[in-house]
Amino acid sequence: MISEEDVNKRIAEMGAQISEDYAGKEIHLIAILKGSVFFACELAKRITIPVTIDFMSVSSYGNSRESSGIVKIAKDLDEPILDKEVLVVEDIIDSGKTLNHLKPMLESRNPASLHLCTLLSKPDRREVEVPVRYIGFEVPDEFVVGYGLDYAQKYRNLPYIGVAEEE
Ligand SMILES: O=P(O)(O)OC[C@H]1O[C@H](OP(=O)(O)OP(=O)(O)O)[C@H](O)[C@@H]1O
Ligand code: HPA
Repeated sequence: MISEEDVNKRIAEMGAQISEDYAGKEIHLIAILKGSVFFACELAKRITIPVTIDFMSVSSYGNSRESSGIVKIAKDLDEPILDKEVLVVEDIIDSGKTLNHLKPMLESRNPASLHLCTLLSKPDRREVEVPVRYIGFEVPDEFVVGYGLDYAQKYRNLPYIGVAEEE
């Protein structure tokens, strides 16, 4: 669906935009495991202001194609986010349930600011609205894999975004 070249080009643009928007500040990336790790690493390399990074593991999909709606926190952050400029990094926003749950929880820890950044957004699937500051690509309602996105844990390593065919 999206070539390796196009994904990398867009991530470079997002990194430049973020560096400009946060000029003179430090940014603290929170990557949501596991999917967003590939995107977060590439994005961090394209940001020219000081960057720190932490990880959190939240799962709602298990091994299926549908969100269970139950967001489970399997691993919390290592560091406090008090007074930090936080950017939560996701690989995809689908129903919006994961970030809808996560955002207020992180905001209650009083960061200086908290915004959301996602490589992909599937607007047709949205069930709850979440304000997203940076979106790489809007994609149609198909189950996508690659660049960190999995189907039953596979295909995360593809360097492009593809569509998982029905079995
Ligand atoms: O907007 P939503 O419908 O909530 O979907 C988005 C969430 O689903 C995926 O995570 P998943 O639970 O598949 O975990 P993974 O990143 O480990 O694959 C993705 O990384 C987001 O966290
Ligand atoms: O389209 C998708 N692909 C992989 N993981 C996902 N999690 C939500 N939507 C998707």
